[in-house]
Amino acid sequence: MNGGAVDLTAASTSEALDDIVNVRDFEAAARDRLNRVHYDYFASGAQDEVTVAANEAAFGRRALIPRVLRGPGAPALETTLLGQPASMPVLIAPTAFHRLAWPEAEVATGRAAAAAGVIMIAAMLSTVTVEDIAATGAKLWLQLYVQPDLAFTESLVRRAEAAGCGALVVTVDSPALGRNERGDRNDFHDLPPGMRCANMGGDGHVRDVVLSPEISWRHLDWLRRTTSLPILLKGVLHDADARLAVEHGADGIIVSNHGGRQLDTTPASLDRLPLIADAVAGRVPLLLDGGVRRGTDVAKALALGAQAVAVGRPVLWALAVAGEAGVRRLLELMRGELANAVTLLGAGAPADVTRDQVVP
Ligand SMILES: Cc1cc2nc3c(=O)[nH]c(=O)nc-3n(C[C@H](O)[C@H](O)[C@H](O)COP(=O)(O)O)c2cc1C
Ligand SMILES: CCCCCCC(=O)C(=O)O
Repeated sequence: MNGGAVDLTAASTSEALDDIVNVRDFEAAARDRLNRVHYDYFASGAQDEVTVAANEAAFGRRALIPRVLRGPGAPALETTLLGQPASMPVLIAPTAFHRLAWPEAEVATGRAAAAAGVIMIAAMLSTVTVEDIAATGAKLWLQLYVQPDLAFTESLVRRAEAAGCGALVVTVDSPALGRNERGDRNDFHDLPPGMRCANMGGDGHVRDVVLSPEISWRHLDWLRRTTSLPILLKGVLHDADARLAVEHGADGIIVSNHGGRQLDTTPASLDRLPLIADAVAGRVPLLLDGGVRRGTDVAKALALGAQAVAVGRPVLWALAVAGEAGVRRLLELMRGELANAVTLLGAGAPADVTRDQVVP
């Protein structure tokens, strides 16, 4: 196992933010500030990282066509997802181990989400308990890897309910862990001393988490009977699975390939979105993650059938650069970019951008 503390001595956090105007700047600054092993954990994907590259490239391969002279006025970015209001259709994707990026970890992320009015999907493998993240006042959903020990899984569900989480996000693309070769080279397979998977009980070792190939639709049926919280399935790429998700009572679907960290050479999430949107036909909300770096990316995803997107690595870069202030700045940059894109597209709201405005 490798690891060390985040280097906070290079510059004050406000100085660190001075030169940052987009997500790329955050990534470059985070790369400078993070321990290299931890940077690799955040940045890496499975094997040849073909899917990591594909996710961003898919946005680059699509062009936007503006409509003109519609006079829609200033764009309204607010949205409602599963009955819950959010200030924009951009969520924080669940990512594990925020303490590797910043000492206040998921509490800093939660405070930034609360300030920005965006929904944060906390990872089951957070380094702060779901109760402590909820105490930040963030609009919170909890991501779950269903553990074969259903009594344990149910206890987490009850904790999420008691903490006021608005939904459960069940990750379904992980019947095993993807083969991460940067992690193998760095011998990074558990958290450094002093950090733990805070929701997991015991010592909170990563090795005690089970990613089970036996998890099936029966487990979703069980979860559906166990809680009245909305349930989203995260990691759906096949249109047949999207239909099954709806039949089994899922309240939402996140089209995702886990940021290219599970099965390498899957298509970009964006490339699967139109097919899945057609299969679901508006019966449940669709979200998308993977490679969203710009306001124009958000606009493309919404035009192709998503109600909202989630961002993973950009939040980790911003957290590593300046903690809560960094994530606040990131969310404000994305909000500004989205507002600008929607206006230039001739729309009054992100949802008003239409499919014909996105072309190869
Ligand atoms: C460092 C890291 C840790 C992640 N941890 C989780 C996790 O614990 N649970 C999960 O469902 N997805 C996890 N993901 C996947 C994200 O939720 C999301 O699908 C992905 O990051 C989106 O792609 P992007 O990073 O290009 O925005 C993780 C991603 C990264 C980069
Ligand atoms: C054995 C569980 C490790 C999961 C790590 C968290 C995750 O999903 C990731 O992409 O990293």
